[in-house]
Amino acid sequence: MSRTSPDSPSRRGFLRSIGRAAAAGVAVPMVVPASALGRGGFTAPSERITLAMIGTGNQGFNDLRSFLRDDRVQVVAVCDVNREGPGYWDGKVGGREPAKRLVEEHYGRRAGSGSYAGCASVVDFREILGRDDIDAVEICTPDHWHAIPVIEACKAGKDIYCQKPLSLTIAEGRAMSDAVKETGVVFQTGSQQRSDPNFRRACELVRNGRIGELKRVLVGLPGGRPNLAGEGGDDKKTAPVPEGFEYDSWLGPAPEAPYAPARCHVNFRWILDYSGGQITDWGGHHPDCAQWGMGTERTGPVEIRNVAGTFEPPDPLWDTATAFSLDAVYGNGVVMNISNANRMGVTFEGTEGTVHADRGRIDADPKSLLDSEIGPGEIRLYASDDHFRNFIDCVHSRGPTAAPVEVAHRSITVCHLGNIALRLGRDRLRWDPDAERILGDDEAAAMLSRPYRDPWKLPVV
Ligand SMILES: NC(=O)C1=CN([C@@H]2O[C@H](COP(=O)(O)OP(=O)(O)OC[C@H]3O[C@@H](n4cnc5c(N)ncnc54)[C@H](OP(=O)(O)O)[C@@H]3O)[C@@H](O)[C@H]2O)C=CC1
Ligand SMILES: O=C1CO[C@H](CO)[C@@H](O)[C@@H]1O
Repeated sequence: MSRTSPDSPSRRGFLRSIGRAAAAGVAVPMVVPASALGRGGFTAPSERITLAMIGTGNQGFNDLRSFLRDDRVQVVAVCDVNREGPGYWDGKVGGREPAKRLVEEHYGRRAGSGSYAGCASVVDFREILGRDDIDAVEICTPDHWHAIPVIEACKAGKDIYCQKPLSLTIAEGRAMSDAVKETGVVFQTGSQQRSDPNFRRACELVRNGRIGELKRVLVGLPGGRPNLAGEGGDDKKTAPVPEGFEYDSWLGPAPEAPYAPARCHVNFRWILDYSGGQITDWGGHHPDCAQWGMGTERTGPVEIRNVAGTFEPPDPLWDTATAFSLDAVYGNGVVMNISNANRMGVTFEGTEGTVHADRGRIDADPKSLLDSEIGPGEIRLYASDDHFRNFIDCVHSRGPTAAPVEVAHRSITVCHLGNIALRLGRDRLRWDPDAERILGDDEAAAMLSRPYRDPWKLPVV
């Protein structure tokens, strides 16, 4: 096979054929030959993974910097419905033009010339997906804008890094997971705690019985609806749409609604039309790690019970729960309690001890548990110490990532169920994790999906 450029059908076809083979259950080599990818540890520009960022707001900028640090990646396009403006996390400027500048300045510095012009900037993500010279995309849009681009990206054969929480509804998550499986693309969820050694260590201790029999898992999330956007970001009055902002495209599949600053940018999290509040915003992190330690990553609870919470204070726009507690009960009797009143992070309680993990921290009782070594023949969990590099490693190897789509779907399902119960004022919901159906409650079952605003539809692979 000849050495190829990033848009070469042979190189892309080679990577994809491995993916399709893996999806079909065919054994594939985990190492891509140097002839397909480059040599000698240095990735020639023509052989880098070409990547586009869709959604260049708060996290889009953070993630863009992470990909720019990886010499195996070439960022070739950015996409956002806003040209440029403030209000992304404490007043920071975001949008596609500053993102394009960030990319071009980075490559200009690296080239030594100080200037570079090779990053496209577009409004419509479909333009990115239609480009045959793009290998991978990150989808870093608000939660109501994850499912459609992910499934379209699958159809276009792009490898995908999609931010957490995976979905806005359980039906979306199921469709996304099926689309990834069907097309064989590589998928990483932006649940970077899966690449945090503290969480991995805590989960390995639990999985290997170091705390005895696991009884209860306490998941602590933040409460409230803080203004994350900075000055003016909590302004809920209807206002003219800022120049350069394609507001109708921002709404996309969500219901028609008048523009107000507090609706968009990072504060979309506090509006149920676009997100699920703290429960889902953090649902892709701590409840996900709880399922990792519990070994229930590809299934789910059989019941949501003892649901309590409040949507106070009433607000004309921000309508997500501000305080909450719910028990997710699993078939083996283990209970996962998710509450803003719990200690932030994940606490596993067993018959012989507890283990707690949070960002940058692990703790245990007794403390001696922390010295326990995992021996040969014991359970070792997927080891990644860098979530972004892990994604690119897997784009090369076509192997599974640290945070696969099905696993993300299953953890956010617990949070979606909790939100459904809270919104309907139900004390309990019965759930069939195999059929993914709510049992005996038609009103709750109707909330497994939501209608889309015309002309948007959940794509079919
Ligand atoms: N893993 C982690 O630790 C974190 C993950 N996240 C996740 O990242 C995602 C984005 O959150 P965040 O960056 O905070 O939010 P932002 O609102 O700051 O960023 C989202 C960006 O997507 C843009 N956008 C909206 N619709 C489209 C579209 N159809 N096509 C292209 N761009 C679009 C927004 O436009 P506009 O400019 O109009 O707002 C905005 O610039 C969320 O799902 C969030 O949960 C966020 C923080 C941390
Ligand atoms: O990790 C995180 C930090 O806080 C953000 C705002 O609530 C979350 O969106 C994010 O997932």
